[in-house]
Amino acid sequence: MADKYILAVDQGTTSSRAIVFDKQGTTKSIAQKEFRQIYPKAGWVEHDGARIWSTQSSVASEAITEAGLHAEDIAAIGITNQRETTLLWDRKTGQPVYNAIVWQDRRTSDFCDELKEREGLVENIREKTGLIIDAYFSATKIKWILDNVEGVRRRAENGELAFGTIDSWLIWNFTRGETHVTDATNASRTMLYNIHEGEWDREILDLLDIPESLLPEVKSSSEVYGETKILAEDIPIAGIAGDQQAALFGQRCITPGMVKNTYGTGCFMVMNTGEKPIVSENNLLTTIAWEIDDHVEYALEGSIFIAGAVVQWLRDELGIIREASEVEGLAASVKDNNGVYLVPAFSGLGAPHWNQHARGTMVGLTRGANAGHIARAALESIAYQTMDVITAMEADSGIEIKELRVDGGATANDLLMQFQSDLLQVPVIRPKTLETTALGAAYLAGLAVGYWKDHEEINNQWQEDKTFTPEQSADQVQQLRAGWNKALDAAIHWSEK
Ligand SMILES: Nc1ncnc2c1ncn2[C@@H]1O[C@H](COP(=O)(O)OP(=O)(O)O)[C@@H](O)[C@H]1O
Ligand SMILES: O=P(O)(O)OC[C@H](O)CO
Repeated sequence: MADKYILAVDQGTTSSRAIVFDKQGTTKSIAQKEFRQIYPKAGWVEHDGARIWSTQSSVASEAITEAGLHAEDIAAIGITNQRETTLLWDRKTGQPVYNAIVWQDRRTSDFCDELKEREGLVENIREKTGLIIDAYFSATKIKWILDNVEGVRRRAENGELAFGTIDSWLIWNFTRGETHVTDATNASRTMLYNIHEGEWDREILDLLDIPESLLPEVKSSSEVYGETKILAEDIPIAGIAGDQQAALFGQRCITPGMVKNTYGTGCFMVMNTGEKPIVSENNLLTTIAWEIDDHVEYALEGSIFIAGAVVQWLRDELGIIREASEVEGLAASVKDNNGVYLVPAFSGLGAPHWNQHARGTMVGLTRGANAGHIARAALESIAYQTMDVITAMEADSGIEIKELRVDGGATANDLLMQFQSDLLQVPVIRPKTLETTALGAAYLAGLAVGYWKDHEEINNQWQEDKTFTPEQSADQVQQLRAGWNKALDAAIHWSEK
């Protein structure tokens, strides 16, 4: 099998990507296609399910061709995906009954607020699923489709329809409708899955009036689920994980206490907590890191909604940079933030605050504040939000974080990485391979088919590119933190009546 390769399929929020890896975990080729974001109303975000599949299957072929390979050279496929995004389709025709409702979509927020009012429900849901009741997760999105799209509830009750997160949808299509599965990591993001029992939760399904017949079978994250009927006959599909869990695996954070933070549109920080699901007292999520060989490992997660997106805002709305990469130069044109703080609570605040009403705030402006200070404040806001999540993680886990492994588009920014290390007072380590999400999915698939022997073989493949170590003192950081906390208060209190 040494001359074969692993194909990772990485279905993200804004694009479908496919990457071919060799035995050393080196990237042989990458293909990527963006697709349309659909915003039918304020706060609603949808994707066209057919388009997700067509872009994903075409980049899969492209990546293989670009690597100079044939489909027969692929030993296995690993799938990783944007999580929570919800699709229902007809089991006979394979046609979606409605667009996919994307994880960012807030249409069920009011309903979630009503659920939160019910006696004991917040605790009950947290206890079983590890999650906070929120529109972010799949459960209320499924219910919305059942309740609002004509005829769908009847068809669902007749067993004609299937629900899936995007991993399920891709496998369904790769196997031409033969396989309806998901893995434990994706199931753990639906708010319907009991993460301790390892099964769909009857009581929550009843509460939300969701027929069980819709649901996929939940499998481990590393096993052969089926074989392709597309691309080529019979390539085993052998790994599935939600993208943040795949990144944790790709970053080799496989022992308790190891943490990775992915700096993309948002930031997703995940800490491996081993066999122990830690129930958060600080508004973090308890989630499944992976299930391998019937062995479940858990993680704590803090999701930050706006991270790299604040840089897009500087570019698209303020027009003070033309490209995201220019933000570093602009921020470096000033020596510090000059007292300016920006809290990018554009769509409320995620972890650890979970305040859907907070709004973006810029404070500390003086006559001398310029575009450089705003750029710096924007970058620093990413690091401050990360710091808040880490503080919550340390409190919940009782583990002091010793280093942070990072990946994602915004880690290209050295100034941001340095400031992050200053704030946390620990080393921030950027690996050579930044494609850690896809690599994690490739590892899960490769391990299942014996392409890689064991963890040890792949652990050795992780290599550091650069380590950022603290340059500011703890005292200096303390002052900065105090400023951030005041700015945060302003963002939270701004929307209060
Ligand atoms: N040099 C940079 N400095 C800061 N942010 C950046 C830089 N380059 C890209 N970004 C941000 O990173 C994000 C893209 O990263 P990526 O990992 O591709 O995100 P996603 O997977 O969420 O689409 C964008 O929000 C962009 O603004
Ligand atoms: O596709 P991404 O990288 O924006 O990730 C989305 C997350 O999985 C949402 O929970």
